[in-house]
Amino acid sequence: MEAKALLIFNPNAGSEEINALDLLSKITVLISGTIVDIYETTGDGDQEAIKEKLANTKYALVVIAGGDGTIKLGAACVEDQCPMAILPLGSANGLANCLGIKSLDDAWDALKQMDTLNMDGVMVDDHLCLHLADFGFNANLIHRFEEGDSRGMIGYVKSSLGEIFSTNISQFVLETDGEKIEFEAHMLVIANGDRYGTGAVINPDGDLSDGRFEVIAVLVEGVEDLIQLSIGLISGERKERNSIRSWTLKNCKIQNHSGAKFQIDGELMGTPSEITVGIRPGIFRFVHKTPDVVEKDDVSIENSTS
Ligand SMILES: Nc1ncnc2c1ncn2[C@@H]1O[C@H](COP(=O)(O)OP(=O)(O)OP(=O)(O)O)[C@@H](O)[C@H]1O
Repeated sequence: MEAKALLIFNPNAGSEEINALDLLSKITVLISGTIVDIYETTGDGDQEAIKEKLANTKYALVVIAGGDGTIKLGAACVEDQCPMAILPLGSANGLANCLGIKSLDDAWDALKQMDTLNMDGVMVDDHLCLHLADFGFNANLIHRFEEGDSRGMIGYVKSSLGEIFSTNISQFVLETDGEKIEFEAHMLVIANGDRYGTGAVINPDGDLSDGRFEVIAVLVEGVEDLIQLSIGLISGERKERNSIRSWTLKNCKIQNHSGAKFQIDGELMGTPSEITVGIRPGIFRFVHKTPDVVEKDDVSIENSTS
């Protein structure tokens, strides 16, 4: 019997004109012997509709074509460790980047390779975080970005220059294993993945499948800190400095004493005064692109490994 795959397609993601039927034919060519159903999102009632589709049909693979919001929608619907593959169509594509998928070509390579990763989910109170959440600088940036009319990377970079000079220092308390650590930071990041969708590596120790997350506090006190931070974000290498502190944890509480803005995976969450963070190890199975891609001619969904 032929295996079935579901393609979840967000026609509104990103700015490029991409057609669901073109994606479908490419998937069918890459994964032999597969019937692909399409679900096109509308922005209204998608979660219920996708859950119903998944309950009625046994899919061997769910391919999610969109930005971080669409990936999160798909991940919230898929159960039973059904593998998910990302076609990055969004403006930033944070989780795809963490999975080694920086472009649509990478996504096709990953689908050919069909290697899967048992990925952790980070729970922030009742909210799922797939790759990064943060207080302060980046959340402000997203806020500014949503208020403006610019989309895409150029708008993001333009906004970030202004934001660097206007983010206030906030007071935080990190509580873990009975220890309370008080500190000041421009940005406090909760990281499952290692990088933002822009490619900036905020968490060089990040491993999506290690059963842990990192908390990273960034305090930029002068030009030298800013230069070193920028070099680290670009190169992915970090020298020990007072401006960046990092903890690898399984759970913690964070108090946000200055009312810094908070975001999870690009979605603004207001200014919570306290959050509780925990990890759910290996709850998702995502197709990723490993550096040593081995070309395979004829791949079927059953070839996938974890
Ligand atoms: N058919 C549609 N028309 C309008 N909006 C839609 C439609 N389908 C989904 N959406 C909206 O798209 C948003 C999710 O977009 P997504 O995050 O995937 O892409 P993006 O914003 O381009 O990418 P990124 O998060 O990488 O910036 C949700 O707010 C959802 O409501």
